[in-house]
Amino acid sequence: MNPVITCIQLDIKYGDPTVNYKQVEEKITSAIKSEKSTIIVLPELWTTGYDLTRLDEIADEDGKDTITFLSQLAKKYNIHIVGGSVANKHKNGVSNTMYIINNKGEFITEYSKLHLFKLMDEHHHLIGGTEKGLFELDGMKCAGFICYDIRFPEWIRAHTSLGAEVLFVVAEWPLPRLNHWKALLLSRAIENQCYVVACNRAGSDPNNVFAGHSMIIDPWGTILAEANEDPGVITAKIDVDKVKQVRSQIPIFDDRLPEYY
Ligand SMILES: NC(=O)CCC(=O)C(=O)O
Repeated sequence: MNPVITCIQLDIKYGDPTVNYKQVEEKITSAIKSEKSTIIVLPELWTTGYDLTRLDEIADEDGKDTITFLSQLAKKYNIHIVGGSVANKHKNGVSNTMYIINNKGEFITEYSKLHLFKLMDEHHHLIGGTEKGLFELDGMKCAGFICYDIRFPEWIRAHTSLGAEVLFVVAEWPLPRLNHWKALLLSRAIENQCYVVACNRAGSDPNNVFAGHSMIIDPWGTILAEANEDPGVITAKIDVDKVKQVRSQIPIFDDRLPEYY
């Protein structure tokens, strides 16, 4: 069955997990009815936004509340959830962590943002991850990335050279760099001949106006769905066989010459 993927482009309430849990539950419930989604994707730091100076108070202890919350929704609606990311407080500090939950409500894996974004002060408040973000959903080889990560093509290639076919990107990407967002996502899809599912946030916080423009792009670089700057959802049905087709039409993975790079 071809997955139907919905990105929820949320206007995150700054520093207020209670409000954000409530609005995510409402948005998922309504997307299930209107979009018939099988996979839901949320944006970056959706419980707190970039309220980094209050993380001690509002970060989620080992992601426990987030995992419980997403598991219940995943099971109730029989959906996989690529759970954006949340501020995850653990014994070594706070990470910007994505949780993947399957449609039985089971925790699959987590990925913590590798590249911290200094322009938004992440390096003062967060610690970077160390592990790759590979996982499988319904037999599809997937990988998770968080916002600034998309500026590092070598990090993305480290996943696609291990077989990733669908890249999930979750973000809080500001409006002044909207042209970078679109060009980088299209480039990552075309150069890796894979699906890119990118969920950004909408709205603003005390320091930034965000770009929206969540996008779902196929392995040929065709945009299947794109949001505008407002809160909302986008949905597309994907066919993972298209990855193999494009990779056999222009076989860049066979033609690479890493000994020269
Ligand atoms: N939240 C982020 O990582 C933002 C990255 C960003 O804005 C960029 O230009 O890169």
